[in-house]
Amino acid sequence: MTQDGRGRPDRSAARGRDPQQTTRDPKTRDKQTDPARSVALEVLRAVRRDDAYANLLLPRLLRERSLDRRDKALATELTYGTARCAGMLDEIIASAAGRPVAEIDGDLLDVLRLGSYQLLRTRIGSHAAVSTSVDLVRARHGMGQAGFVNAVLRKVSQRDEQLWIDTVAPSMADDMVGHLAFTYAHPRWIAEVFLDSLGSIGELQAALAADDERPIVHLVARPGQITAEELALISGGDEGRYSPYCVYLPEGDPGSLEAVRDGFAGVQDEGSQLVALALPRADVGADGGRWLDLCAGPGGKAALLGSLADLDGAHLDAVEVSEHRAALIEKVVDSLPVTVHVADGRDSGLEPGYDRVLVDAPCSGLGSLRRRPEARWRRTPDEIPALVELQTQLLTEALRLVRSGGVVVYSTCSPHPAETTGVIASVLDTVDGVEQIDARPLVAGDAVDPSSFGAGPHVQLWPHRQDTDAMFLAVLRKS
Ligand SMILES: C[S@@+](CC[C@H](N)C(=O)[O-])C[C@H]1O[C@@H](n2cnc3c(N)ncnc32)[C@H](O)[C@@H]1O
Repeated sequence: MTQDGRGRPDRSAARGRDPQQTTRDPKTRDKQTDPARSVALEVLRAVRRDDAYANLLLPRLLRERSLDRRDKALATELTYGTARCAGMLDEIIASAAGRPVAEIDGDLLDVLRLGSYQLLRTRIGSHAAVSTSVDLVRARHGMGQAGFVNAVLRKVSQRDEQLWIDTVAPSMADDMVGHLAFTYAHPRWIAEVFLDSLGSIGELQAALAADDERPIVHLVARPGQITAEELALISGGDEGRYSPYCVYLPEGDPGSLEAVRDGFAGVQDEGSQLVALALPRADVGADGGRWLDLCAGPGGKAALLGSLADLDGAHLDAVEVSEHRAALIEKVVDSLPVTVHVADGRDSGLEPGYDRVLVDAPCSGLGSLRRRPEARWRRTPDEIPALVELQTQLLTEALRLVRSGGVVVYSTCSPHPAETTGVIASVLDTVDGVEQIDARPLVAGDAVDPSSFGAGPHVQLWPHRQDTDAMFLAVLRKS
């Protein structure tokens, strides 16, 4: 995506169809609601009311409704864009409405968010953004509520995004982190976590800006089934920079690709591929072929590792505590040398002696906020201590299960220092006979210079550096 004059993303892709330009019969106009906006509103409502996941619900609705290609694109941009910056929009809406959003009816707030997003972050004309929002309310809630939405959105439309930032956000001089968090639509505590991990305000700005964008889809070409070159040709994508199995898919629905439907390829962020690849790349001496994925659901890394195990004559045990997620693993490892176990990884009952163990730990997910539009507004800092305790227990158990000379790869899709370097430091402190080895060459492979991944020994990926999710990985060897 290109950048506007202030270095923020130009969401021209969201320009979509301007309903003012369509030729609708004025007599039926009130009764019609725009299909793209109706779907977007339905998803936003389910996200707020039922804790739905936008990236699961929207594709389902798009499949069910017969929207044309342009409406699908518009619904997608409006849904994900609005969900991503909902907290920031709320502060602007509260200012325009002259009351906290908690005092606004939730159904109206959804429409106000959708309308404000169009006004502030797309090039949809103000008249269209306001009138389609009013239509959505009038159809369901009557004239009075429509009048309220009309008045608030007209106020929102009186300033552009930058002017609202100047009005509502803390100033850069008083509170740099608060200012950047608002500007790039992140809760302040998450901006603070990123700053703790990155160490500089300049990089924080770049990280938040990259995280405020919709990422392109990354595909994984399953080894032994299709090559990245073939997958790139079939899909019209480009081969990845770091993973030999990655293909970037700038546009199009991955679900429509035959290779994905047949299981030769899957959707997987390149950062996740690199984590999985570090496991077989680590030196363990003679590999007895016993590999373990201790937190395997829904199976993205298990599928990649299973394909590699198949080529290497190895076998993967995949442990997952949730039955539902274990069933998802079964689907993607079909016909691979993988055994799925529904068990708590802290007490799986599996025999020790593994050559390689992956602990892709349950975590806050702060590193994949780009791909989960509403997640940043749902997470809270008080979830972190319990996660850290679980992560520490799982890693300690992995070190019990690995054989002498074997390796454990610990990873999170979070850059939170407590969940990453904090867990590693505490385990190195409490478990004897463990050394941390340099993860950088294991991630770099032959593709790039390992020193491009920082000072080591762990690797912290970032959207603004590698254009991957912010995955963390550390590699431990048992002596
Ligand atoms: C970050 S996800 C793993 C993602 C997976 N490796 C992939 O690539 O698809 C963490 C998984 O650990 C599971 N989990 C949580 N607590 C667990 C436990 N005590 N033992 C085993 N798995 C657990 C969660 O249900 C979740 O599926």
